[in-house]
Amino acid sequence: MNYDELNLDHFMEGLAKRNPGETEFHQAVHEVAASVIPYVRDHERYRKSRILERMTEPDRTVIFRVVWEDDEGNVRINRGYRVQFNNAIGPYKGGLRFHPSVNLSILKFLGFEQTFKNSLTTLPIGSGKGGADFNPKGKSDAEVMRFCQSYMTELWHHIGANVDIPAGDIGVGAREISYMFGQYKRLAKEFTGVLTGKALEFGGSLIRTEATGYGNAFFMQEMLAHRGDGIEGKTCVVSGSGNVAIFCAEKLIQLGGKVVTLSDSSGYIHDPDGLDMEKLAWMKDLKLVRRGRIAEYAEHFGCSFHEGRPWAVPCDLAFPCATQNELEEGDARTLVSNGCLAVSEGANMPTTIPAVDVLHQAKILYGPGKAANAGGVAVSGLEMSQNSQRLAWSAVDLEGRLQQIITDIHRQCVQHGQEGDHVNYVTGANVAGFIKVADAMVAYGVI
Ligand SMILES: NC(=O)C1=CN([C@@H]2O[C@H](COP(=O)(O)OP(=O)(O)OC[C@H]3O[C@@H](n4cnc5c(N)ncnc54)[C@H](OP(=O)(O)O)[C@@H]3O)[C@@H](O)[C@H]2O)C=CC1
Ligand SMILES: O=C(O)CCC(=O)C(=O)O
Repeated sequence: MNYDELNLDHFMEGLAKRNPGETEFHQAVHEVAASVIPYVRDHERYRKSRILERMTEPDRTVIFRVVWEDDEGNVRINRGYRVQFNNAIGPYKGGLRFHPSVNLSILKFLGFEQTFKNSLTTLPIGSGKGGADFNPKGKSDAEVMRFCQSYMTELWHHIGANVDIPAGDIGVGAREISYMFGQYKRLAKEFTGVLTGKALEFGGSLIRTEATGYGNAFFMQEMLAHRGDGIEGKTCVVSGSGNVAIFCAEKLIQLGGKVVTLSDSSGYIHDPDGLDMEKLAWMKDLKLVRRGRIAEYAEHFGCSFHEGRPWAVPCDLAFPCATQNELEEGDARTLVSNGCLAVSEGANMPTTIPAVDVLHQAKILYGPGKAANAGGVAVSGLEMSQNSQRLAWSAVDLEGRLQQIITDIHRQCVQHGQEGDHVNYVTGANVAGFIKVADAMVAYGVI
């Protein structure tokens, strides 16, 4: 290939050939390459050293067998992964996902996105992602514990406080992190900040649980403020009812928004009066403690439950906070025709490429996940700093730092994404995230 003729079609053809069938990974790379290639073409040092090609190849991928015993004594087998994507600007950092849909394509898309997200946080953290095709739903605590211990029995060889620091993602919350941290500590015979999202009793950080959702609400606030608007009085549609969705809803309510939906994989509740803190506390108990189904909220509070996704509910602001590709082209058209002003992604890649095109054409504010949900990993970075210092910072201090980081991310997006009177946050986030990692890779030479 002639490096001077780098173009999107050739680039994607090569990527698809090297990574056959990895559709989610192709999608994530396509979105980045479309906005970064024009920038790379203008900068010979990136073009000549083939930085974008190097960035789309993980440093390494570990795939392993995870064997455990269920409560009936049956031997169960799952597949575990860790994709160490890029450590140019810091140790590998990114969550673990336990979900039956987990495969290499999904983890590579997530690890790749993490490269740009972690760079945007302004903190020294590289990128990784991992997990397993294990389904925690319906499993007893003892089964989850045995699975986590078995998973960590292999993973611990590959991670370390200065090497690779995993955290939570779908299906991995405080319970799973605790089981994994306990097993790491036992195997490594050391107490270090090797995971983030830990409980406060053993090195966790205040605000980490809330950080992704709060950060997403703050990012929406930044986008609206840039247009002289705010969240107060706006009707908000939120999907998901896990860690990200619940704390996004909490911050939206605190900022004066009216949150009328939440969802899970069975459907969504529509509460036209809006959730208040009391209803949200009930929802937290249902979804995060009792691990129940969301329809129970509708029964309890006398509102409606519907199968499917919530995007047809009229709203001013939309927050996809469940999973990838949950907002498709038709949904985007519905949001536009209902007068939606802005979309801010708590989930990773929840909006398909055709849906993003619809939002851009309508000039709706659109905050991509790698910018809008970076608050979670940012506070994970702050958890690492506290662990290194052997100190614990206050909630007020941490929330202030989180807000400042989100403001900085928004500023970087505007700096690189301004197009006439509109900010293209996709271009802004991709180019700004790319530059820092690319400069580090160029500085290291050909490695
Ligand atoms: N946790 C974090 O700090 C961060 C998370 N993210 C991203 O945010 C998103 C949500 O993560 P998180 O809240 O932590 O995960 P949780 O496991 O806490 O919650 C996931 C939520 O999404 C729903 N969901 C999962 N898969 C599907 C599906 N295929 N279709 C419909 N609904 C689904 C779940 O429903 P059900 O209960 O029925 O399974 C649940 O309500 C993910 O995209 C994750 O990558 C991004 C940055 C950081
Ligand atoms: O906190 C972390 O390290 C990871 C968060 C994460 O997985 C993500 O940003 O998608």
